[in-house]
Amino acid sequence: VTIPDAVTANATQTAANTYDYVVVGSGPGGGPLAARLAQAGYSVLLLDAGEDHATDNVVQIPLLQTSASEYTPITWQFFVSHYDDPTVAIKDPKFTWKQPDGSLWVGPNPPAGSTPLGIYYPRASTLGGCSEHNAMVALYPSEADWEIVANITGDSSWSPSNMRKYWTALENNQYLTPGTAAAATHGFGGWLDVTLTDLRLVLRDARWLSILRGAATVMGTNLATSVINTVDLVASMMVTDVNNASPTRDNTPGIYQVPLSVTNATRARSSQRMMILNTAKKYKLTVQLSTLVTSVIFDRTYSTPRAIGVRYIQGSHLYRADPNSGSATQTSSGSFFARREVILSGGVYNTPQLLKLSGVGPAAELKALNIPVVLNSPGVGTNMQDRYEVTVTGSLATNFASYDGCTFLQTADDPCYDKWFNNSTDHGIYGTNGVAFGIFEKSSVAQNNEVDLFVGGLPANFHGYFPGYSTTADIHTWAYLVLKAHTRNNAGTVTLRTTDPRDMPNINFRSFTVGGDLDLQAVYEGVQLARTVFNHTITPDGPFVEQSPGASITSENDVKDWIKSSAWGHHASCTVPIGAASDPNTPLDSKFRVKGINGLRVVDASVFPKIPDFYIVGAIYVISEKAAAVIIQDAKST
Ligand SMILES: Cc1cc2nc3c(=O)[nH]c(=O)nc-3n(C[C@H](O)[C@H](O)[C@H](O)COP(=O)(O)OP(=O)(O)OC[C@H]3O[C@@H](n4cnc5c(N)ncnc54)[C@H](O)[C@@H]3O)c2cc1C
Repeated sequence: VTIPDAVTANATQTAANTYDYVVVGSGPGGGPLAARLAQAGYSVLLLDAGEDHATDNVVQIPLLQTSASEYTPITWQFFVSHYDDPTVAIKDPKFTWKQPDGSLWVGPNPPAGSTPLGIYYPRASTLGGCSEHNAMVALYPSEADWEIVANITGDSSWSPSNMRKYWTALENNQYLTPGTAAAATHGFGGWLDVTLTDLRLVLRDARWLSILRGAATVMGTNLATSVINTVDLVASMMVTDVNNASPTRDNTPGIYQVPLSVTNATRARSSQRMMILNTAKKYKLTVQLSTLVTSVIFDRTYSTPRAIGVRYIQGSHLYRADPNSGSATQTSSGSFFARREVILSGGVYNTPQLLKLSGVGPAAELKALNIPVVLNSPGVGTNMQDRYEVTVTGSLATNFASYDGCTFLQTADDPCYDKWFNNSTDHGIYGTNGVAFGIFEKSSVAQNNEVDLFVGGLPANFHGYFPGYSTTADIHTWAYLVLKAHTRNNAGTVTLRTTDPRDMPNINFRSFTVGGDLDLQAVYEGVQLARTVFNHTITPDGPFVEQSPGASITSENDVKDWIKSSAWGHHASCTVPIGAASDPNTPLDSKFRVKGINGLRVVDASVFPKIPDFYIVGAIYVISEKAAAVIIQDAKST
């Protein structure tokens, strides 16, 4: 058929380019969903702009997670704004400029002729999406996160008691014993391996152990004995399972071990990727990579437009956030069609961009760029949210023993790599992301009596994201990451810069615009907590010397100014939110359907009305499973 649509004229449908479902994006939102639809017997085409690099060492080795996020075969480099006012924005030491010769400059006083880019925000474009470069922290969201959606939409299938089953289905827990009470709501047969940091690493490193003891002292954790010489005693300072289903879990401060999406047997990164590949071997799942979807095709002969396919261009690294895009070549272009539905899972920036390029978004913005309006949906690209994060760092005179001998793959004979790869009972430091424990705490401005601060420690010199940040790691510095969860700001937007689908959109968080003073207060309290913990840490080398914020930043005002100018986030979300059926400002209904369009859903970090939990990917995995269940149920009833 020829599609009567001005936007997408001349698209021709054939049996060969038609599937039951077309899913755009193989990240945590789209990947599990595509596999589940295929497992249910439908033919599914899963498209992703990236290539597959998951077997590359830098992607597989958990400790190299920061390098993974700057690994050019898979990275998309976005530059975002935190503030509208450029004089405020450039106070951030991470603010990045493009120099006249094309190279990047990070920080103040750029050379004359430099143009401002903004704050670096890495994404992964690859089979698996950001699952393949993220820090692998795998948390189950708080109950209130689901209640919010249930209350807004009136859809009780979002109730916490119903949502947990999706986690049980996807999890392959590797730190609890099946059949025990503690394991009751966990899954042991799912596709996501979830384990903990090997506590032998903490036990063997006097500095790391002293840090945990400092945290335990401040948090009042029971210290069984003054001599900690077994893994069990190390474990006794922490709650083992932060993903437990206790009704008081979301209100209970403490020190918790941090679950990681890592496979215990190999201590390698785990994600939905293996399920996608295994499903493609057995079911009607076609995975096509290096394919950038440029618009959705609509059949507008119905009174309600119907999404029936997508247009694409093919070639590696075509999107201009890709550092290799300058030499990228488009090899072909075309269209794919969906008998049933098109599902967009391109992530928080790309899904609203794709909707707008397809004519679904705020009418005024589309008209200004001469994009024919298929549906005026003013909420597309609004409501963007993120965390606020800063680190309090301190250095010692000597290195953490955990890193002894490690060359971080910079030499052919890296002993830490050798141990990770060859030692099946003790994979060493490369088998963790470095985050063995985290403090969960309630700030004075926490809502609903829920914990809202995470103060997680790792042996690294980490100050947030800027080009080259992953190469600045040193091995005698400890970073306490202070992360504010349940943030209030929803003033962020994703707007089109051009109509070229290869271009990045404008991304502006407008940090601290809504509820800013309250969130700032919470982050301030997190910084003070991290400092208190450092002050109670007695290492073999004496006290840590604070590097950041630094000895000169002490008054509440100064600390708050420092937070405002340097805080970052890495869980951007909520740009195509779910809302009540009657709410014109929320593009999606509770079944992930684009309101006002048939055959089109969104399933990724964009869909949340409010940013969930402390770390977001667990929530995205859960909604991917939920969406699959909802779509299969709908398909069976039609
Ligand atoms: C450095 C970093 C570390 C992180 N660490 C953690 C962590 O430890 N724990 C946690 O919970 N969260 C973490 N996150 C966040 C988390 O990984 C992401 O929020 C999550 O992966 C988002 O999932 P998604 O499905 O929405 O999109 P993505 O993971 O971004 O996947 C989208 C996919 O869609 C593809 N795509 C986009 N547009 C198109 C198009 N037009 N055509 C074809 N394909 C397209 C992309 O190539 C990509 O593969 C981290 C994020 C970053 C940046």
